[in-house]
Amino acid sequence: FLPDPKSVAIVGCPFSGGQTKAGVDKGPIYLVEAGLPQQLADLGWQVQFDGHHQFEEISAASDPPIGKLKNPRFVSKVCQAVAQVVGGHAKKGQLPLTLGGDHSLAMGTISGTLDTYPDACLVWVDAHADINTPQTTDSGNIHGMPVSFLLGLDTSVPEFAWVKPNLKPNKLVYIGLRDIDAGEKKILRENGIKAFSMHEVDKWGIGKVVEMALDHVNPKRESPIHLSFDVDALDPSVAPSTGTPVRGGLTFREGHYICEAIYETGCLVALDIMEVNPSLADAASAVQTVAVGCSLARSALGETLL
Ligand SMILES: N[C@@H](CSCCS(N)(=O)=O)C(=O)O
Ligand SMILES: [Mn+2]
Ligand SMILES: [Mn+2]
Ligand SMILES: [Mn+2]
Repeated sequence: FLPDPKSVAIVGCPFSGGQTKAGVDKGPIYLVEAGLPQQLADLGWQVQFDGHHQFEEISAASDPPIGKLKNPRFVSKVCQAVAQVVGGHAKKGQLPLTLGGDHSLAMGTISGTLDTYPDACLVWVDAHADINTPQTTDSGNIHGMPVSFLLGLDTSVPEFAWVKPNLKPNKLVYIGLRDIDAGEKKILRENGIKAFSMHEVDKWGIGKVVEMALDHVNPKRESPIHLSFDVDALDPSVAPSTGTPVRGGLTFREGHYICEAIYETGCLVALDIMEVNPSLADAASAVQTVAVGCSLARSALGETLL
């Protein structure tokens, strides 16, 4: 799907409004500082990085909660801007690599991808389903909700009316789930959404899980793939510096295998590396988590072990 020479546009999104822990907005800055642009150039990609996006703040005073939703206007505005940026790069035949920032940004990135590639499928790698609606959420943190908006499950909040319900349940598949709210489990069942939890990873092994996941959403490997990778899908021993760590996650290799296997399909058109929060742990843990984020991106963009 991507014309030669392969070109990647790094979309740095220092944004934390989808959740309440400070520091995740520093994720993109640390990932770029760790040398990711040059690492991708060394893989043979043309790399465009025009600096991190400066999102104009909407003050808390002018962005009171809507129901339980926190920072709704700020999140909506930022995601709308991200959709335009990601869609713009995709339309130019570039691969948008969005660096978060919290996972609410995926409302923007995937909107941008689906605008450009209506037939795209979505591989969501995460400990969480991020599919709460304004009615089912407990936390009100919108980073736990992007998928519900992309599916159009709830249209009650006018601020998010811009999100077109272009994601179809049969084009979405999860890998790595292990911390799903009751309301989300009901939504997954009712919508027949395919999910490979850590139970399936243990049962089948990551190779078979990725094959089954792609067979479900992309059986002939003919659809473009958007990979949205939340680093908390990895075990906290591998990626400790993230906002919602959950025990029993993917190993370093399982996470990288997913990226390598998706690159091998030749279908990848967009990638998100989300929820790196360098401020949450000690310096060594932050460095480790940032390095894993860079490494995952390299694997998804063609780095191989041999
Ligand atoms: N399900 C919980 C946690 S959601 C965690 C969001 S993320 N993007 O996976 O870190 C909620 O809705 O707040
Ligand atoms: Mn997530
Ligand atoms: Mn998560
Ligand atoms: Mn998280």
